[in-house]
Parts: sequence; C-alpha cells; structure tokens
Amino acid sequence: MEEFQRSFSPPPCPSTVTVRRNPPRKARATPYTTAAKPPAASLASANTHEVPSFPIDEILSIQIPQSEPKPSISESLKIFLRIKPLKIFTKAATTTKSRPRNVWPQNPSKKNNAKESRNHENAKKNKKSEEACIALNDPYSVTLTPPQALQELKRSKTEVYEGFSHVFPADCSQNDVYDKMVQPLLEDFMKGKSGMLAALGPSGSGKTHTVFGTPKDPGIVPLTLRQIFKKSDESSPGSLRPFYLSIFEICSERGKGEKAYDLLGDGSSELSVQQSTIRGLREVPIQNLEEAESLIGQAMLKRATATTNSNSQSSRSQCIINIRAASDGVSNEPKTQSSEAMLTIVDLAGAEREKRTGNQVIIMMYMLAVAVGVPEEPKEGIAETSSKFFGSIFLKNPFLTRYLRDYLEGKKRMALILTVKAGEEDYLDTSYLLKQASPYMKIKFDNTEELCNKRQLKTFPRVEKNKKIKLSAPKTHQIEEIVAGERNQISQEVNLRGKKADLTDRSSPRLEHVAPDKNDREHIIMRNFARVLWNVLKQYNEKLKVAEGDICSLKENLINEQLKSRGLETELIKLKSSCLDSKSNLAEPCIPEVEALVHAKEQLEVDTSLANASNIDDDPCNFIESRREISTEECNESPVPNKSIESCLENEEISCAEQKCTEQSDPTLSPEQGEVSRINNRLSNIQTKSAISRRFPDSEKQERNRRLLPASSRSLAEEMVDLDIKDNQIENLQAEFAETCVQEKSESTEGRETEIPAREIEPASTKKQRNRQKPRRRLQPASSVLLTREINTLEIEDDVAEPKGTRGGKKTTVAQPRSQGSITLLRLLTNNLHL
Ligand SMILES: Nc1ncnc2c1ncn2[C@@H]1O[C@H](COP(=O)(O)OP(=O)(O)OP(=O)(O)O)[C@@H](O)[C@H]1O
Repeated sequence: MEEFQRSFSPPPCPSTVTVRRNPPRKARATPYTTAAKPPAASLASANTHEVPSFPIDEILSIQIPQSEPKPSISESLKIFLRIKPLKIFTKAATTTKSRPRNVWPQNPSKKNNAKESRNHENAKKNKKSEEACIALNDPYSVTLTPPQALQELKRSKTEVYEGFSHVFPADCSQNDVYDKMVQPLLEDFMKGKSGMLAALGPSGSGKTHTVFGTPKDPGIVPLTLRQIFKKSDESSPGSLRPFYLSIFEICSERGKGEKAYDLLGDGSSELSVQQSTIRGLREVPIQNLEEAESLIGQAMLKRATATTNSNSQSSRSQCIINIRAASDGVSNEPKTQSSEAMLTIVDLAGAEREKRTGNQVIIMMYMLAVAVGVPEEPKEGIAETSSKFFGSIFLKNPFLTRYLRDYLEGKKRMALILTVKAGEEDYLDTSYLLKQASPYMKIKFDNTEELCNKRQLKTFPRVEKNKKIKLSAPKTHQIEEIVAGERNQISQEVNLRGKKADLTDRSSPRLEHVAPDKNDREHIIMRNFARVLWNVLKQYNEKLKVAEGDICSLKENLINEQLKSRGLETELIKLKSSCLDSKSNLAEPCIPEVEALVHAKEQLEVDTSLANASNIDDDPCNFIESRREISTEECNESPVPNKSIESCLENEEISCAEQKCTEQSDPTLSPEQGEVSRINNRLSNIQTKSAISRRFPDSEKQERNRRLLPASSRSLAEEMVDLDIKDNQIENLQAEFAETCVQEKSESTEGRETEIPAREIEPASTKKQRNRQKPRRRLQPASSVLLTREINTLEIEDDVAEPKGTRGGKKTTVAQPRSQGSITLLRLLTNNLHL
C-alpha cells in the first residue's frame, strides 16, 4: 500500500512558475507538464511512490450544512374547539342573589306572589339557558342544532361539523386544553421551534379565560410559563437560560386604523411595526415564574376593556404575548435557529356581533390560506401575497398581519382555538364562526341552509379553492397528499350529494309533496267524477237499448200493417175487376162503391187503432153506440139534408144490422146459424142497395153516391158485390135460415119493445156512467163495423126525419115490403142506437 501511494505521489513542485495575465490562450505544453504526464502504465510502475492518497476521510468528515426540515401542515396548523359551559356558578352571583335589597316589611301574600313569579322567571331563564345548540359527537366533531323557532321558520337546519384536531367539551379543564393544545407547541419551543397560539370567538365565549384564566384556574399563559420554568429546572438545574416576555395590544380605533401599545412599557408608548419586528417594544427578561406572572398581571391591568352586553370585561384589543427563549450565552454552542425561539399567544378582541366575529375569522382564514396556499418561500411580499387572498382585509389589519408574517406564511407552527357558547341564544354566532372555519375542516352538513352557503361564498371568493385542502387529517404529511385526498373526498361527497339529490328528486312528489296533497285531492275528485260519468253513460245505454227494442216492435207492427194494406189493396183490385165484369145494372154503382171501399178500408184502420186504444167491449151493441157518436159527426158534416137521408133508410138495412147484433149477442147461436145470419145481412144489404137505386133516378144516383154516401155505405156496396158472386145454393140456404130466424126473433120482440122505453128514460149522464162501467170491448170484424156504421148513418137520418115522440114507436111508413123479422130487428136496433 505504501509503495502504491509512493508510486502515485505527485512530483515535486518546480522552483519557478510563469503565469500569464492575458486572456487565456492555447499555450503549448510545457516540458514539465509534458514530462509530468507519463503513460499510465509507466507512471504506475515508475512513480507509484509519488501519487497522493485519496482523501476519503476528509470527504467523509466534511459536514454539509442541511436545510431545516419544514414542518408538515398537520404539524404547523391545528384547529381546536372549546365549548363554554352553559352554567357558571360564581360566588358573587350567589351572594348577590341571596342578599335582599329591600328591607321594608312586605305583605305576606304579595311576597309569596313575588316569590312565585320570580321563581317562574328563573325557571324560564334556566330552561332557556339549559337548552344547548351545540353538542359533542366525539372528540373531533360537534352537531349544531338551531333553536326551535328557527327550525319552524325553516331558516336553519341541523349541521354537523367534524375534522377538528380536538373538541373540548364544556366540562373540560384548563389543564386539558393545555395538555392537548399547548404542550406539543411548548415542547417544540423548548427545542428552539417557534410557534403561535390564537384564541378567537364571539364576545364572552371564553377567549380571555382560555388564554389567561384566573388565579385559581389559570389559563394557557400561566400554565405555559410554569411549564417553561419547570422544564428549565429539570433539564439543566441551576442553568440560567434567558426568557424574555413582551406583551402589547393592537387596538382598532375607528377612523384611526390600528395602533399598538406596549403593555409592559412605562406608559402610552405607541409602537411601530417594521416587517415582523416591532420597534419600541419592551422585552422584559423573566427569571422565574413569579416575575412572569406579575408582569402578566400588570399587562392585564393596562389592557383596554369595556363592558359589553356579553361580557362585563370584554377585551377591546388584540392582545399578543411573546415569550422568547434566547441562547443562554454561557454555552459555547454556536448561535443557531434552534436556540432562539418565540412562542406567541394571541387573545383576539371579542366581537359583539357575528359580523365582527366574522372579521376575526377572516383574519384567521387569511392566516390559514397563506399557511397552506402560498409557496413556502414566497418571493412576493406579504402585502402582495395577502392582497391576492383578502386584499382589503390585509389593509384593515396591516399591523397584525405583518407581525404574524412568519406564521401566516407557514414557516412557524400555529394552533387556533375556537371558543363558542353553547346556549340557544348564541346559535347564530356559533354557526357563523363554524361556517367561516369550515373550509379548513372536514365538515359534513346534514341539512345546511343554502342561504348561509351563498353568503359564505359571496364573502369569501377563495373559499371554494381552500375547501379542497384538508388541514386536520391526522395522517397526512404533504400538501399534495392532502389536496389529493381532499379532492377524493370532495368527489365522494359530490357523488353522495348527487345520490341524495336523486333520492330527493324521486321523493319529490313530496315536493312532489306540496302536492302532494293537492295532487291526491285532484286525483280523487277526477276519479269520482269519472265514476259518476260512467254510471250515467251506463244508464243512457240501457235506455237506448229499450228504445231500440221499441223501435223494432214498431217496425214489425208497421210491416204487418203494410202487409195488411197490401192484402186489402189486392182485394180491392179484385173487387174492381169483378165490378167491371158484373151485370150492367149493378155496374153503375161499382165505381163509387170502390171509392167507398177504399175509404172504408182507411176508416177501418183508424177504427182498429181506436178500438185498441179504448179497449172496446165485446158487446156489439155497445160498439154500435160508440160508433154512433162518430157517425153522428160524419152525418153532421154531410151536406145532405136529413130528410133525404131518412128517405134512404130502409128497414131491411136496419133489420140486418139488428139481426147481426142479435146474432152476436146470442151465445146460443150455432155457427151455421151465424153464417146464415151473415148471409142474410148481405142479402138485406143488397136489398137496401136496390131500394136506393130504385128510389133515386140513375142520374141522381151517381151524384148522390159521390156526394152523400158516407164511407160506411160504400163498404155496403162492397158487400153487395160479394153477394153477387155467391152461388145459388148458398142463397137458398140463406133464405131458409133467414125465415126461421126472423120467426124466432119476432117472438121475442115484444119483450124488447117493453124494455126499450125504460132504457130511454135514463138520463144521459147515467147512460154514460153505465157505458163507462162496461169493462171490456172487442174489435169487431170489418164487415160488421162497416155495417154498423151504415146503420148508424141511416138511423140518424131517420131520427132527424121522425118526430121525437115517435122514437120508440113502430115504423109503419115503409116504402118497400119487408119481412116481419127485419122490421122488428130494425126497430130494436134503432131504439138501441138512439140511446
Ligand atoms: N370555560 C369556562 N369556564 C368557566 N368560566 C368561563 C369559561 N369561559 C368563560 N368563562 C367566563 O365567562 C366570562 C367571559 O369570558 P371571557 O372574558 O374569557 O370571554 P371573551 O371571549 O374573552 O370575551 P371578550 O371577547 O368580550 O373579551 C368570564 O367571567 C369567564 O370567567
């Protein structure tokens, strides 16, 4: 090894060296340098002893100055929450309450009433104050519940805030706060790392109590001082490491801007800030705890306070306490950054209203934004940097901002403690404070009022950006990780909210449910209306079916009637043809007779319908009576005088009608006899016809037939034509049976004649009554109806011609000879028809 070193040892330096001062050129190699650069192999072999050794030890021994490791965000910023207890019992309060002011004797009843009312009011107050708006979920989250009145007004809804470094409940002690919040900072401070503590919150929420406390319940500052001197004694007993204390306040005077005053100075000495250094600030060295506590006491006495609605001793300024740990000066260690450290504790001024509390929070947010949002080594000044974020906020608080520059830039550790009151009446202040701080916490809103978010976004335009940064996650160490994690969380939250929104959209018939009731009501109404409409339509449908059935039956009736009419028409045609072929003496009246038959057919239809309507009785006599009225009308309409009609009357006609009446009224009559009587009727008709033809000349006969013959008489002509067609055999039989019939009837004529007057005596009303009492009637055959009509016509003519006195008497003035039976029948029939 030694040989190796010797061989690589450098050659001895020459005695003289030429140095050129001109700009460098490409100089030729000097003989030395040329000679001094031997080939590696020869060099290694020849001059191994001249090569110097590699200075590895020197290299390893060199200490490279390393940059100070920068604290992670989770270490540099922590946010705590402390809830002030609802009830605070103080001796003073109890003594003042117990002491009566009025010593005058009082009316016992009034006294009792006053006592009751006082108790009632106290109970009310206690009840009101007992209701808390904020509740602890776990050491890292709280739930904020609005008062009932606001819930009813739907102004606010329950909110959950989580992501705090720690939440101190109302029953926590000052030591708890110190242990969790101050202790880590103090340890760093004792190691030479600076840090800051700040308390902020609405007026009377316990900022000053948390920071300073009371002699019996000391706060952060006294506890920190105790710990500092305790640790100093433990680590190096008897060592005199100097600590300095400086306290000053920044007052925001209206119209005058910020002014700083030294609270440990001799008087009202105003301070000025240059960068982060305050000129004129007195630093008082503290040797022990007592000195420090007395100085703090002095400063507190000088601090500007005022009585507010929330606090009788409300702090009206930002109070800043600096504890500086200087190097001891005894040790020979070089003065490094670790030896010099500053611990700053800030008690911000209380704000009476939420807006002013908001200003506090704005400052805090500014701090946080700068701490996490700006580059670690900002090239711009604090003013420019801060103006990017909050512009006017910096202008409003330039003193504080400049002083807290290092903390704001994230170079030093910082912890914030939010103090809130738990009462319902403090809900708005508490809600506002937490909302302002929410961008720096992982906050889940159960049901957040949209209005609040809008206001928040409007006030702080950078909130959205800062929201993406998770500051209090315990396991995150790098900003990138935090940002990435926050992005993920935000995306998840967005997804969840989207799902929630979908759900609410689906259930919106709740919206869909301001409506829901209205929609249901409308639906029910429409459904009932549809049911009613359906029932009405069904009823109409049934009625329509019934009407259709009626129409069908009517159509059938119509078809039947048409068939009948066609049959009658064919019969008429036959009659016409037969009339043309008949004898000449009978041919004359055929044409008018055919006309009469057509008319009779029409009349028959009318009669049929009338008979159906009035339910005519079976009794043919009654039928004749009923028909008589109609015939009377027809006769009255006739222009022919009654006398001429009377002359037309023939006993045979009437007797024929009477015979028919007798025939039908006699139930004992055999069918053969009935047939014979029908034939007789026809025969008598023929006789009547021939009598008429005899009575009038031919010229007149036609005229009369045209003018005077009623429809029924025309049908009689039809009957006559029928009879012409009959053969002789039937005529003989008819004659025989007619004779016997007439004989039999003539025997009973006497009795009938005696009965007729009795019937005539009856008054018309009685007759009508009797007629009405007759229950049933039956439609007569067409021939009988025609016959009856004819008889009626004739009879009426007879009535007009004859005097009334002879109505019941026998008709002796007969132009032609007729049989006895015919005469009797005619008389009977005439009498009956006159009823
Ligand atoms: N956690 C607590 N426990 C007991 N008492 C408390 C607590 N917090 C506050 N108090 C009491 O409430 C009163 C008001 O507290 P403090 O002065 O600290 O409020 P503040 O926030 O500083 O108000 P300001 O901003 O107006 O100065 C004091 O009497 C204090 O003793």
